[in-house]
Amino acid sequence: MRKKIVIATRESQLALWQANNVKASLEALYPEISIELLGMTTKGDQILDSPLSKIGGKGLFVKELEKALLEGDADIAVHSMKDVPMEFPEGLGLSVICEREDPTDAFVSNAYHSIEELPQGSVVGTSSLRRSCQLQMHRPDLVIKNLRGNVNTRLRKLDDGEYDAIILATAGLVRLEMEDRIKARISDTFSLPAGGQGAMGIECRSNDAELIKLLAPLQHQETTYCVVAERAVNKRLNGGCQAPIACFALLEGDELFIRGLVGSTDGKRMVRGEVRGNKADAENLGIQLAEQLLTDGAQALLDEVYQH
Ligand SMILES: NCc1[nH]cc(CCC(=O)O)c1CC(=O)O
Repeated sequence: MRKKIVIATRESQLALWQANNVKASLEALYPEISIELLGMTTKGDQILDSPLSKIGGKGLFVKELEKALLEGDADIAVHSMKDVPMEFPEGLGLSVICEREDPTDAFVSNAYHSIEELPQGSVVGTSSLRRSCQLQMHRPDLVIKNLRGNVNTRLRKLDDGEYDAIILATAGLVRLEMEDRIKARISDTFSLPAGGQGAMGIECRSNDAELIKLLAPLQHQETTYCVVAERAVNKRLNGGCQAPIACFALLEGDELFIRGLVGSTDGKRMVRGEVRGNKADAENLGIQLAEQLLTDGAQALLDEVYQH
């Protein structure tokens, strides 16, 4: 029987919250096992002056953590599912997906209560192509300004007056007990979330059967159906951070309802789609939605993005 589980984690406040959340769950389940954190810095944490879409390369926030797993310095890595690439390195895999927090995007501002209230030409901070595309589709007058850094850095930049408002994931603010900064949770019909947003996942070595068994109780089945479908959409679209892509699944009884969109970076064009089907077909439904989007014009939009 193992005595210790080491969790590799980034050192942002949100990553530490998530790692500590998993640590607490494991400690409650297995009081005889000692759970330790191994903090590390990733490329995504270091390069803060350019938007993720320009840095390129998938898995900016996870590669260093995966190295620690492969070299045996750590046993598990806790990730925001939104940041986890579709493919895992040989020998590693996702063992569980945990219960999802509110998946919406949050409107954060010191002066305004909603996007609708923003005066013409207001400056909104986000580096997410998905968020800016949908924002500009509804409000072409808004000026989008890049905003990177961890949650606290982003909030400080807002408070410093660089932006009239910023958009962040609701989940991050809720987890860090900064819900009071949220002026409005943006409806999914206005801003469709990113695949995996609000859900945490745990990665470990695929051959560590004992550990995989220990982690199983942390799995949240409803969230897993949804996130599996969303990841299938992303995988089939083969989109990295360079294209505005959103997809979001809801479980209604046994029926999975998945919506997706691919846009142009300026928000002037957008292809939307949705599919419904049995949750047991989650992955296939995701693929089906992606293919529908591609046929309806997403392929052309993605080709444009990746030519530049
Ligand atoms: N891209 C960074 C990132 N990855 C996960 C979250 C938020 C928490 C989550 O979605 O689980 C964030 C910050 C944000 O989008 O505001």
